[in-house]
Amino acid sequence: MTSALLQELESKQARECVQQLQHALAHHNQWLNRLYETLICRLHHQADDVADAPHLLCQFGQWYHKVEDPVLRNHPTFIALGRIHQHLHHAARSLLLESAKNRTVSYGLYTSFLHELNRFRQAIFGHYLPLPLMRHDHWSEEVTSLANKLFEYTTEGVMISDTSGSILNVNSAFSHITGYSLKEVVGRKTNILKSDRQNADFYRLMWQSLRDTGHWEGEIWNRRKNGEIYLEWLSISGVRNDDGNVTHYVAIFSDITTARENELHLQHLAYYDPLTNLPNRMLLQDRLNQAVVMAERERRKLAILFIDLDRFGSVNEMVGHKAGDALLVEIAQRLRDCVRSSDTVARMCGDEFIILLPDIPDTQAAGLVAEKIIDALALPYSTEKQPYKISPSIGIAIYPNSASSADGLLKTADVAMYHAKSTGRNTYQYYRASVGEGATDLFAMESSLRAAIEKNELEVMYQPQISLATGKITGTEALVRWHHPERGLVMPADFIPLAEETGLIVPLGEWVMRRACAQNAEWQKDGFAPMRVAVNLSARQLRIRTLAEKVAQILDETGLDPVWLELELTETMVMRGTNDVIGIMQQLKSLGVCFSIDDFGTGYSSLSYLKRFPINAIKIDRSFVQGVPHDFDDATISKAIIGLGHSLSLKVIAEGVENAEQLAFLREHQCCEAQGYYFSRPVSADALTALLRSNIAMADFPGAR
Ligand SMILES: Nc1nc2c(ncn2[C@@H]2O[C@H](COP(=O)(O)O[C@H]3[C@@H](O)[C@H](n4cnc5c(=O)[nH]c(N)nc54)O[C@@H]3COP(=O)(O)O)[C@@H](O)[C@H]2O)c(=O)[nH]1
Repeated sequence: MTSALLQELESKQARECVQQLQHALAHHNQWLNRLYETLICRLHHQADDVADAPHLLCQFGQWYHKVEDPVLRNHPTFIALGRIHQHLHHAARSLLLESAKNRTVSYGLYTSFLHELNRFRQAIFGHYLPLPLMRHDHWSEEVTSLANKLFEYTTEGVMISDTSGSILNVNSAFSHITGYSLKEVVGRKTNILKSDRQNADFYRLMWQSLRDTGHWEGEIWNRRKNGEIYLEWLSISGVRNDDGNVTHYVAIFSDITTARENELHLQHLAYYDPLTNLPNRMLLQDRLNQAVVMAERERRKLAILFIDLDRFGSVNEMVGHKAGDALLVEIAQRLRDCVRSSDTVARMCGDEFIILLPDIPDTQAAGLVAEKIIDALALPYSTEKQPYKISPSIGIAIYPNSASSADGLLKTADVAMYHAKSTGRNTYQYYRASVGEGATDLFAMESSLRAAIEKNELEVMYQPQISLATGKITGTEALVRWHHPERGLVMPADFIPLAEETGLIVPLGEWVMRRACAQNAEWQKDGFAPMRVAVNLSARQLRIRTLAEKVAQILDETGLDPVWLELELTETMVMRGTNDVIGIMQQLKSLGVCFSIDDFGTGYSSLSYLKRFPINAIKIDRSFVQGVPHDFDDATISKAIIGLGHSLSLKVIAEGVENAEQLAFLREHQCCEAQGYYFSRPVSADALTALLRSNIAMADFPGAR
């Protein structure tokens, strides 16, 4: 797919996203309004009097906490309401505390409570007039009744005790939180709520603060009547008499257990990968920073192992994402098992993991861990229904040899990992300065491959396939080449694996198919006898659900009849085919295109799949053809493949035919078609046109003379 098309698609998706979001927000605005109206109806009758404030607060609090929808909870109006409610709540709390302490409330505290109450009413009812301040000579009495109501209606537990610690009074929120009724606690000591979570020092400091300042505030773990431990935010204030002596203590508390659990959960999410439960990038960064400081201080070595699973994308697509996730969880556990508990195994993203060994005796120790990992990951997996191999490419960076900072270590380990990939995967590499150059090369290669289609640097070559019965060209295989501006001609073996790894194979494969179909249609238009063009399909392409649609589109655009397109798959791709893959192959088959199996005999041979799948040709692998007629095994295998093809009514094509002896053997054993340097190397479209025009026959091919 061209990048312009990609951009257009992306911006279309972005536009659709925005529209969906707008729709969702409009929907939520309506919902918020409805919710809000319900609240107003409920609160209406208790909003015209200061004395109703405790009810108002209580009702609003209940409504507010019941709303669960995350979009709504994050709505600015909703958040603003919560904030205003919080202000009023604080003002009410101060009023309650003051009244409990002094049996009266200062006029200033009362006015600030009224101010918050009016702000709150304004926010909810909008048009309401503020409640007027009571006259100075009346407010004291009113406020006492208000404080009493607050005591009863507040959602915070209130407990009043004397100086000996005997409980005198509690409110209903106290009973709700602790499970004890008023009757059950009056006369009993406050330590009825005590848990064993705090030590003696904690209580000593609490009492010291109460004696010195008359106040203590903080978190404390207490115990409910049913024995359950809970966390509360507690404020205790001493109540003094006219002589300044403390006569009572007022404790106001709220249960913050759930809030703390949520906080811890959020913290966990911020620092741990939810799938594998391994530390994530953020926590690793933090631990790595600390480890570097320690290593520097104590003059010791540390190692970073950058692990990337080889071709995990393909495995994931093969087994499906659910099984892929289960596999990652198993891999994470194996990585953990390979190291000590003082080491950190982190998941960076997808199939990338990092191991931090904060203290290693020598550089080799990191290599030993890498070897252990390679062995551990190679063992069979419990999720494994079909055979697949998990292997890692591991890059190792050592402090202080490779880099002296956390960032530097991560970068150099990454570079070494790329080096491990480029040296064949399933291996590890230490970072060396020279490694950097090789990996940079790979990065450069990837970005120039991305641009290669756009820049018209790719070319499709065609290798003829010859009927051994007629000696004429009956088909051709499309093989891509890359004319790199600096490197010259790059062969597929040097860039197809990279394209597979990066996913570039998808647009690249489509491009090849479009060119090959267009060229084949052109040959037919020019009057040449119709022939098939075989296009190699990568494993990744075969897992794209819309592949059949794409192929149909290409055939439609190029005007090629589907019967003249052959898709070449490898044996392994078909053998590992999931139900999805079978479905995709059936869809392609129903379009009228045909399949051939490349490298037949080299994979996980199982004859049943030849019957299960819509296949009409098998290709004898070059490695067998090379040995015939002299190598007994190769000859036996080649004959067996030809025989199998005949008995299953499949066409057999021999690939890699390089000499007359091989050809004679294949003809003798009735192989249908052949392809190889003996006839022609892959050639340009123009060169193949010339061969077709000459109506070349077997004996006339240059190699045959
Ligand atoms: N997914 C895609 N894969 C592709 C595409 N184009 C190529 N490929 C894959 O790369 C493999 C190597 O291709 P190439 O270097 O072009 O090699 C082909 C022939 O040149 C070579 N061949 C043919 N005859 C002979 C011979 O007589 N001797 C000899 N030593 N080599 C010979 O074989 C390759 C064709 O093999 P096959 O595909 O197995 O029929 C190639 O195998 C593809 O997998 C692409 O567009 N997409």
